[in-house]
Amino acid sequence: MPPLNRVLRQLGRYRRIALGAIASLLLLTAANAITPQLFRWGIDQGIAQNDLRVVLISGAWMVAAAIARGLFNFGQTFWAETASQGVAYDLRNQIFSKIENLSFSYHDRSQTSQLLTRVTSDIEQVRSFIGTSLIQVIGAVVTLVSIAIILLLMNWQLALITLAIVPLAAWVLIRFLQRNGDLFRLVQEQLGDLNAVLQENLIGIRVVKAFVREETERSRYTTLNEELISTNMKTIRAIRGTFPIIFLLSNLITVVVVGFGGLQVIDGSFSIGELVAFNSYLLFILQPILLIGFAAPAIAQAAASAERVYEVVDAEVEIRDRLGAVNFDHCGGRMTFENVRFRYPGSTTEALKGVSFETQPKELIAILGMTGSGKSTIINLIPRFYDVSSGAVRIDGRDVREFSLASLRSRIGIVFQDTTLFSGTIRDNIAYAKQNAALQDIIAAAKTAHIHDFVETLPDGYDTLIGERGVGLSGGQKQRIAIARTLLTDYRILILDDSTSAVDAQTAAQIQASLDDLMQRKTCTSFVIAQRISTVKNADRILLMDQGHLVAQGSHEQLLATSPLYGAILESQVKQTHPAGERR
Ligand SMILES: Nc1ncnc2c1ncn2[C@@H]1O[C@H](COP(=O)(O)OP(=O)(O)OP(=O)(O)O)[C@@H](O)[C@H]1O
Repeated sequence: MPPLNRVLRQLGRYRRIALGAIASLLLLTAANAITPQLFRWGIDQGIAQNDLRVVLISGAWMVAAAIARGLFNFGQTFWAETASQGVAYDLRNQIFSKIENLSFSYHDRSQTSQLLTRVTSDIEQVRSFIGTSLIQVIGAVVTLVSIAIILLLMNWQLALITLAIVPLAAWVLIRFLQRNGDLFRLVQEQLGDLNAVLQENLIGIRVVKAFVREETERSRYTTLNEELISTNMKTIRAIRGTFPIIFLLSNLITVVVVGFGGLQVIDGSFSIGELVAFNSYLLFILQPILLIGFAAPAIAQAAASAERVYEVVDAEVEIRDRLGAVNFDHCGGRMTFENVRFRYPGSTTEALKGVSFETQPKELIAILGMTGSGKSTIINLIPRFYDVSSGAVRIDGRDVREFSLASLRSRIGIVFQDTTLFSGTIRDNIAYAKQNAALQDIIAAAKTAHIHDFVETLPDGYDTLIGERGVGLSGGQKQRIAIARTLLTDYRILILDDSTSAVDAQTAAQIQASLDDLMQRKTCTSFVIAQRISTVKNADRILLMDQGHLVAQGSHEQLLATSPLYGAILESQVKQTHPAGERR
């Protein structure tokens, strides 16, 4: 379905408001159409007949018509704007909830700034189409048709000459739209690219300054800005190049009406009042054509924008609940990877090349391997951030794809490599997944994550506000808040992806000790991407990854004895600290 038709269907929810706008519009058109007739009556029956009473009455009616026009104009624009706000509100919500549901693979492929532009600028284009252009065009068409009928009834010969302008102007406009549709789409895309640089710079301003790249970044932005302005200028040239043609046509028509109509008045077949009225109607023929002309580029722009908005709304959610998905409410702790192969969308090589292993209940599994060997990928497949390309991931014999996503993910506690905190208080952040958590539970989680003592030193304690990305906290403090946030959930499987990398060795060991205790009590299986020797030694089993293959598995001692690669990785990658808090 063409995107603008779809926008019109969405308008269906605001049917009554839209009908109010259309009713006002029809009344406005009637008030407009009646005014020249009042002129004609005032001139022919009043002025020409020296009848002051008719002049005064026609004058009074003209005032009434003017007031009515003001009122109906207000109703038309007010209701059209109200409906347009409603549609924009719905679209924003639709696109936002879609963005929340889209799989990781979609977000891997799409640029954040393009998504932002779609939610903001593109939706605004669609809104202004409904609020302004659409009602203008409907009004213009209704006016054109009704005035054309009146003109034909008044003087068909003169009317036919006048109306010849309509197909000519329509042809000019259609040609304009056909030529420039792509240009409007390009403007929105370039705006997205420009926003991408802005966004990267806002997020990475520290890196820019540290590497003294301000000048380079400025010129990168300026180049894109220049490209945008040059495309914008092309659209302006296209618009401005079209209107003079329509103006010229309209002026020629006025000359013809005055000339031909004047002759008929001299003949006596047309009265002066009728010529004045006819001439006044000309304005109502030319004005709609110009309005359609003005609205045409905005409509082309809105069509391009609506297409971009619906592209996101219609994007396929690759990872979703299967029909008859079951709840994941019990975990026995037997996690099986069955000849798992996985390739990231768009990537040419497999990140996992036939990985098979099975965990025992309550096992703590450490995953070790060189950078890029596939450690995080293994972990991504358990909560179904991605689905396997072939093979299967099973929990207690059941394929993870059979569980409902919400139940699966809410039973898996993950602490990610990169810490993202949200704006709000420390308490809000720890209770992110469990908003009604009691303060004592929040404090208990914070104590396990070894952040409680620090929070206590802050003047506002747990009510301390932190910036959108936790600015004001150190990397290690952020990481510990993220650990507390995960610990507060109802997880049964715990996954720690390099989660204490920014914490000093001693605190990391203390956190690890508390976590070990929790893992014993609360989880059925735990996975840790190993960065420290203490983690590796604590693990019940170590999975050794190399270039997407699981090359060895066993305990620290077993692997030391059998795998030269294991020794080499320990040597080169793992932090060889033995702090006091280490348990085993
Ligand atoms: N979103 C993605 N899209 C495409 N390829 C990816 C993506 N994420 C990872 N890869 C690729 O998959 C391979 C495995 O990556 P993975 O993140 O699992 O490695 P890792 O062992 O966790 O590395 P590190 O220790 O550096 O975190 C790498 O070659 C990487 O380039």
